[in-house]
Parts: sequence; C-alpha cells; structure tokens
Amino acid sequence: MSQPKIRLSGLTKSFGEKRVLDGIDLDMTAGRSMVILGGSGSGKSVTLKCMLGLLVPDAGMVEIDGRDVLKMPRREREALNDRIGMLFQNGALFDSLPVWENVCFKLLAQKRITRAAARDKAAEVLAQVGLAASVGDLSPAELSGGMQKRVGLARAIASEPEILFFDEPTTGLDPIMGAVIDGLIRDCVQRLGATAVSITHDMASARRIGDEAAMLHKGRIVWTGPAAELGHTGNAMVDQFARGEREGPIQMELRR
Ligand SMILES: Nc1ncnc2c1ncn2[C@@H]1O[C@H](COP(=O)(O)OP(=O)(O)OP(=O)(O)O)[C@@H](O)[C@H]1O
Repeated sequence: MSQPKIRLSGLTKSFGEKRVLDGIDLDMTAGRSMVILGGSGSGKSVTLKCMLGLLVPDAGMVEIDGRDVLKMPRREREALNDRIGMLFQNGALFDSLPVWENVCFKLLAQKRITRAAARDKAAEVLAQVGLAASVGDLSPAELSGGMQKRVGLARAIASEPEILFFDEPTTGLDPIMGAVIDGLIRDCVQRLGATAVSITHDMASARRIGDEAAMLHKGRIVWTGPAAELGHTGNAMVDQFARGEREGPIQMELRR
C-alpha cells in the first residue's frame, strides 16, 4: 500500500489524571476525505489539535508525507502549516477586517500577494463558495451563520492547501444550509485534490463529506470503514452512534 498522507500512530495525550487519547492509530489516504466521529468529550478536537501542532501529545507520532511533524524544526513545521487549510467551528473570522481580507489573510500576511491582487483573488474564491464579489466588502458581523461558514471555507481554500481540516462544519446551521456547506466542502476538496479530515457529530454530514470514517471511543479508534456504511456497519457501537439510539453498548458503558 502507498504511504498515507497523514498517519497517526500510538497518539497519547492526558490532561492531569485523565487520559483523553489512549493510543490513536489512523491512516489518512492522499486525496481522500476522512471523517472522525465520536461522542462529546471523546477527544476529536484534541486529535485535530495534535495534527495541527497546537497540542503536543505525550507519546506517539503524527506523520505527514512520511515525516514526523513533531520532530520537525520550527521553520519546516511553519512551511508545512502553509500547506494546510482549516475551517474552524465558529468560523473564527476577524470582525475588524472586511471579508476579502479575511479570505486572503494568510496570503497577505505572508506577502504572497499584493492588496490589489488579493481583492481579485478573494472575489474568485468567494465565487467558488457561491458568494458574490460584493460580499468581500462586508464585515463578517453583517453575515448570516451560513455565509460566515462559506467565508470560512473560502479562507481555508484560498491558499490552495494540500490538506484541509474541518471542525464541526455544519454545527449551528439549518439542515438545508448544512447540506449546501457539505456540497461546497466536497466540491472544494475535489477541485484541490486535497486530503480532508473532518470532525463531526452530524451523521448526514459525515456520509456526505466522508469517503472514509473512523470512530473514536474512550481514546481509541474502535472502527474505520466507508462513510457510506454509517448506520449499518455491523459494529454495534458505531451503528448505535450513527443512528442516535439510546439503547446499545455505548449507553451500557455509561450506566456502569
Ligand atoms: N487544554 C485542555 N486541558 C484540559 N482538558 C482538556 C483540554 N482540552 C481538552 N480537554 C479534555 O479532553 C477531553 C476531550 O476533549 P475534546 O475537546 O477533544 O472532545 P471532543 O470529542 O472534541 O468533544 P465535542 O464533540 O463535545 O467537541 C474532554 O474531557 C476535555 O475536557
């Protein structure tokens, strides 16, 4: 098998006495979309933060293109981060900047683009997420939640990253807007040929944006398989979670 784009091996992280990640092993294939599922507090965000270099695990490795990113010199790590786009759960847009500057924030900060060119670039990327160029002149505070997500997505893809991370991309949106955002995510990931990793609770969204899915439970990956199979995987824990059923192995454990 070819080398995975991202490989997590033996990833372990505790906060005080609490072991949140207990040896995560997961491979993400180049050009594919992986969705990581798991209950509240199961460690999805901690896993994502370890991949982004925002948290340092206690043990284990995060490899990207076969290189251990935790051992990379800072400059190399920063260069790698430039190849990663991220859509944050709350959008994380800067209200003090107009939309076009938000979209081209990274390119401007790194002086990879002039301000004049950034306006054109923002209009081009906004069009890819279904927004008119005129939205570029608005403040993020003037936008609806769905539009903010689109702008967040535009910002994530503006630098044409090889890897895209999505943190709860549909949380807080109505079901139709959620489906629209999922469709845009899918289009953008395909257009870029990027490797995508999303964390979500939303099963409909997971099936729409994922090629593969992985379920995190008690600090470990307990199942991986095609996202399309969610709900009928044959794994009782995953199926219970995907169907949102009260009865099943996960509740049994909570009762104990
Ligand atoms: N910086 C931190 N310090 C202490 N504990 C933390 C820290 N970050 C996360 N945790 C703990 O780690 C556990 C997993 O948190 P995480 O945010 O990864 O969950 P999650 O699966 O993303 O949950 P949700 O779906 O509710 O967002 C939680 O119990 C949380 O309190």
